[in-house]
Parts: sequence; structure tokens; C-alpha cells
Amino acid sequence: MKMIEIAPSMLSADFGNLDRDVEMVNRSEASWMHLDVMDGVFVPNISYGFPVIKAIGRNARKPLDAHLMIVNPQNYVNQVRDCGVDLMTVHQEACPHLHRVVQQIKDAGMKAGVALNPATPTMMLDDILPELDLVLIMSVNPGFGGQKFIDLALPKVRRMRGLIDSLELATRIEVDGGVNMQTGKLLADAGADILVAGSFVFGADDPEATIASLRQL
Ligand SMILES: O=C(CO)[C@H](O)[C@H](O)COP(=O)(O)O
Repeated sequence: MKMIEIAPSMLSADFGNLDRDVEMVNRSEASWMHLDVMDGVFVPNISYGFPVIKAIGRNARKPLDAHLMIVNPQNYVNQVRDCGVDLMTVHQEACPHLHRVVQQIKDAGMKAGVALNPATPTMMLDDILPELDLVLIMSVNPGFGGQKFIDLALPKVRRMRGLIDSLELATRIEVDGGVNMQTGKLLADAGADILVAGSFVFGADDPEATIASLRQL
């Protein structure tokens, strides 16, 4: 049976103890380190940028999965790659020339992902899906950790799973926002491959054990 992969969102880490939290993720059963970059333009919040990604990457022993919630991500592809990122995800809503950006990411040697906001239908990716390593379905409106899960993500995951399977693609489905044991189980049953979890992991008494429990879903 396929096990779900977990990508702890470092947005909820303690930035005063970043090395400690990176080491916790290293020890854990997580498959990825998820990095949320916010620019205050595409989303109404600013998180962190390249110096912090580099600092995380220096000690990370898990692949880096960077979620760019920014306008004009095409201008930063090489900088993202130079930070050691393995998988770069951009928003469909931020990219009028999405195909070009995806090619830039792949040409830079990274895996390419595209994220969809809750109100963006899956059909926006119908044509480009065979080019993608990952689809990131947002289950909150991007910009903040700790928000409530939006239920409409579930039929979107089911629809995307059906499409990917019917085309026999290897594209992975990642879901981000409001993930806990209950919503995580629903998402795993709906066909998600990777769950991003921020506040549920880093707010737990035992974050490492919480990652292990999510992985069992
Ligand atoms: O992309 C994000 C916000 O835009 C975060 O990754 C996401 O919200 C995870 O945080 P939480 O698990 O606390 O909901």
C-alpha cells in the first residue's frame, strides 16, 4: 500500500531556533522540507526569502520543496536553484506564461510544480499536466499558516487524481493548508500523495511523532 508523504512547512518553525527545527525534520519521517516564500503582493503577507532558504538548505538532509507565492517567479528561477531547492512550485494565477516558466524551472535542473488557489479549477492545468512533476492544491487561501481547511479541496483532489491516473502520469498531488489528522485522512483517501503541514506539526508537543502519525494515514 502506498504511504502518504509529509512535507512540514517551515513557515511554522521557530526562527529563533531554526537549526533545531531543521534537525527535527531531518530526524523525522518527513519526505520534504516545504518552504513558503511570500512577497506581500501575490499574497497579503511577507514570509522570508533567499538568505533563510540558504540557511535551511545548509543543514537540511531532506529535499527542499519551495512554494513561491510571488508575482513574476520567472525572474528568480536561478536564484531559487542556487539555494539548493529541488522542487520549485509557482502559482498558476501568478503566471500568464505558465508553460515558459515551467520550462525555465526544468532547464535550471529542478522539478516543476504548479499551485492552484482554492477558487481556481483543476481544468486550468489540463493541457500542461504532462509537463508537471507536481500539482499543489491549496486547501486554504495562501498567505498565512494556521487557517481552517477549505472543504472544496477534496473534490479537487479527487478530480486531479482521476485525471492523472487516466493519463497514466507520474505527476504528484500535494495539498497545503489546514492539514491535521482528520483533514489529512480525508485527503489521503481522496488521492493526495504529499501533505504539507505547518502549525499542526510545529504546534504539537512532539512534532516528530506527529509527522510519523500523519505518515500512517
Ligand atoms: O502555504 C502556506 C500558507 O500560504 C502554508 O504552507 C500552509 O498554510 C501550511 O500551514 P498550516 O499547516 O498551518 O495551515
